[in-house]
Amino acid sequence: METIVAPITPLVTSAVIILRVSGEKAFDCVDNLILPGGRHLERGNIKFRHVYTGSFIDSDGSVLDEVVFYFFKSPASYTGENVLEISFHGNPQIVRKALSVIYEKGIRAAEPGEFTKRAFLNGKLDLTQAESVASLIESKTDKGIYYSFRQLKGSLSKKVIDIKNSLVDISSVIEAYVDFPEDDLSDHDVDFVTQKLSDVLDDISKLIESYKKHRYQREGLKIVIVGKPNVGKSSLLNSLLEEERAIVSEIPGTTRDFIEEVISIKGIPVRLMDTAGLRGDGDVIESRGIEKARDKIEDADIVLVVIDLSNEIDAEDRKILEMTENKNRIVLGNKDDLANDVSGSAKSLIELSVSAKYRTNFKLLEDMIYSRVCSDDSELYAGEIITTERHVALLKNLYDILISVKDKIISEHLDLISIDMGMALDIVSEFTGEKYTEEILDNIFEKFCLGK
Ligand SMILES: Nc1nc2c(c(=O)[nH]1)N(C=O)[C@@H](CNc1ccc(C(=O)N[C@@H](CCC(=O)O)C(=O)O)cc1)CN2
Ligand SMILES: Nc1nc2c(ncn2[C@@H]2O[C@H](COP(=O)(O)OP(=O)(O)OP(=O)(O)O)[C@@H](O)[C@H]2O)c(=O)[nH]1
Ligand SMILES: [Mg+2]
Repeated sequence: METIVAPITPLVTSAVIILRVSGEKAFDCVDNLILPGGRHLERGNIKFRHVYTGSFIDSDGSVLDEVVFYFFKSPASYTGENVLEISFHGNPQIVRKALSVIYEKGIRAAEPGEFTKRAFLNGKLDLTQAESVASLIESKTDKGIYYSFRQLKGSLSKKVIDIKNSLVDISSVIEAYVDFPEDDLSDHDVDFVTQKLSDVLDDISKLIESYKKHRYQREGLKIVIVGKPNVGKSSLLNSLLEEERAIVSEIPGTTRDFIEEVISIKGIPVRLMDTAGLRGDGDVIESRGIEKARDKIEDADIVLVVIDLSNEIDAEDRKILEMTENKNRIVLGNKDDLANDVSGSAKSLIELSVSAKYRTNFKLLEDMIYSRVCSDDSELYAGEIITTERHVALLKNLYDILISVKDKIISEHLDLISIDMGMALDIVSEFTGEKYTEEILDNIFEKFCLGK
């Protein structure tokens, strides 16, 4: 395999920029690395995992930079190959020159994800572990980081291997009969296979479910604020944002369009959207606004329905409550500081009273939002979670095949079951990367950043 090089830090003005060289020719770079006092480091004398300081020499023999560098010897490195990392002063121009010196040695620029791809190809990481490296970097929440890190340590691979072992157990029972087509499955074997299948199907559906449940950790939450004009939607956005972002006024109809800002609620990134006040009077322009708002409501993870406590709940409020009935919503009574005694039936609809103006009960509001998406978290926390589209697709595929196996057990189509089980085992191998195609690898690693 060719030797590759890339910055493993951003190539921008910064404190330091680090280059990583991986492959057989990595140590050829010692020619350009001079130790303090002008001593040359001999290839044969390299101390691995030892931090050196010295100078990086340009092609014309002049000193390009003072650097820190260290070597890893194959296979004890990130990629499993010989690796050299050189840490430069953080001037991109210096590092670009250094790169061109390194290219002259027949070392080429790495593609995005190529180091981790090599770690996979060299058996340092399986495919789920390699994929977790990308999710670890991209995770936006503490829990996201926790799960990605667990996956990097092989937790998901272990789970998949458990599933594989169950499938192998099922297969061996089936295969024993396939050679004797005149025999029927014994009751005992039918029970065994059916039970095992149910257990595996249960595990798989939990994994698929975990992908949906934890979507907010990967992508953040979408929250949309709706309500009649003038109830304090924009004030609520501003107060949650702790910034005067949206224009607030006592004139109903102040907000004319959608305003979106990102906030953090207990470590979860939230895309919070303010909308124009919804009016139910059938006006053409307003009803177009309602159509648009309906889309936003449909798209949201949580809808905050704002009701003005300084006024009685009216037909317009009720219409908005109706529109959001089937959504994961929180009905907020705003302007608690001006609250009249709201009549009984209306009061029962309101889940939390706040004052956007004085930020009262905001802590409770954040808790309520959080618990709407994290309610059954404790149960999942112990299990594995799925974080990539690829894994969900494989699991759904696996699920469908195993369901059809279950049906075929009843009708005893053993030869067909045997084919299905072969397919099921192939899917499992794709998971960990025991079986892979260039296309699968390209799909995974092209999404990585350069240097990873
Ligand atoms: N400078 C630097 N920092 C980094 C990385 C890196 O490659 N370079 N990493 C990369 O993204 C992460 C650390 N991951 C690493 C994983 C394995 C090995 C490694 O050398 N593994 C060998 C030896 C294990 C041992 O004996 O300690 C191995 O697995 O055989 C190095 C880094 C985060 N920080
Ligand atoms: N006393 C009090 N006034 C509030 C509170 N929240 C908002 N207001 C006032 O209510 C008026 C309307 O607030 P906005 O935030 O502009 O209301 P809105 O729902 O965005 O209105 P539109 O954009 O017109 O739909 C402003 O005068 C705010 O100062 C509150 O909690 N208490
Ligand atoms: Mg507004």
